[in-house]
Amino acid sequence: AVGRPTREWHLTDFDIGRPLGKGKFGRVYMVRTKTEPHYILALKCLYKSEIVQSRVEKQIRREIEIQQNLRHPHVLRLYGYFHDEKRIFLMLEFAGKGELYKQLTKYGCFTEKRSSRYIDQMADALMYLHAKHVIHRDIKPENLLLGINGELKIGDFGWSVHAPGNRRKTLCGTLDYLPPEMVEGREHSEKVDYWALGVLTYEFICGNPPFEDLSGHNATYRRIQRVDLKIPSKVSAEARDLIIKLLQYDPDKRIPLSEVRKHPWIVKYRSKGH
Ligand SMILES: Cn1ncc2ncnc(NCCc3cnc(NC(=O)Nc4cccc(C(F)(F)F)c4)s3)c21
Repeated sequence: AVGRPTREWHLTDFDIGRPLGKGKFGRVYMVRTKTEPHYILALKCLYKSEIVQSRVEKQIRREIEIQQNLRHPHVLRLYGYFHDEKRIFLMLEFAGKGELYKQLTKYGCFTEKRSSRYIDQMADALMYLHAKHVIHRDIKPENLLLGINGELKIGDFGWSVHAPGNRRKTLCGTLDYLPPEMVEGREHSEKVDYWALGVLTYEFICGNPPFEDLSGHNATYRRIQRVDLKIPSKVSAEARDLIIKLLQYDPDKRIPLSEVRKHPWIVKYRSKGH
C-alpha cells in the first residue's frame, strides 16, 4: 500500500532546544517545529562520516525502514528522517522522563513492583515486534526510555533485524545481554529477546546483570554459555521463577512472552485498571 506521503523536513523547520543526551554516533536534542501545530520531538543527529567509517549505513537504513512502520505505546516512534550533506537526522518521539538507565544508576536497583510493571510493558512491546518478525537484539537499560507518565519505551532499533537473523553482532558495548546462541555465533531467532528480558528482569531487581564478570569479556562469555546464574536471596520466589524460565540455554525452553504476561510475578503488580 502506498504510505502516507511524508513531507520533506529540514533543520530549518525546527527550533533547537536542550541537548537530551549524546550517544556513540551523535547527539540528541529536544526540538520543536517552528510552525503550528508545534510538535515537540527528539532529533538525533548522526554524522555521515562516522557512519561510513563504522560501516553501519546498512544498519541505519534498516533501523529507519523497520522503526517507521512500528506503532506501539511501548515502542519509541521514529516519525521520519532527513539529511544535509554532513549529517542524518532521526525524528524521534520525545520521551518525557528520559533514559531509564539513569534512573537505574540513580537508585541502584528498582523495587520488584516497578520492575514487574516494566517487564510487563517490555513483554507487550516484544510480542508486538515479534508478531511483525522484528527481533530487537539489543534490549538493555541503555536502550530504554520513559514516557511522560513513566511508561517504558523501547528505543534504538539500530541492531534490530527481521527474523531469523544470523548476522554476527559485532561485539561493541556490553556482552551482558547476549544469549548463548549469539555468543557462540549460531543462528538466532526472536528468542534472543526472551533471554534479554530475563537479563533485564534480573538487572532491574539486583542492580547488575546476572553474568557480569568484571575480569573481562571471556569470563562473561563463559558465564553466559554455562548459564552460571546466582540469584540473590533478596529476590522473591516468583521473580526467581520467571528469571529462571527466561534464562534457559535452549531457546525453545524459554517461557513464551504470552506466558510472561500471565506469570504470577507480573499479574500481582499489574495496575488494577488492566
Ligand atoms: C536521551 N533522550 N531523552 C529523551 C529522549 N526522547 C527520545 N529519544 C531520546 N534519545 C534518543 C534515543 C534513540 C532512539 N533511536 C535511536 N536510534 C539510533 O541511535 N540509531 C543508531 C545511531 C547510530 C548508529 C546506529 C547503528 F546503525 F550503528 F546501529 C543506530 S537513539 C531521548
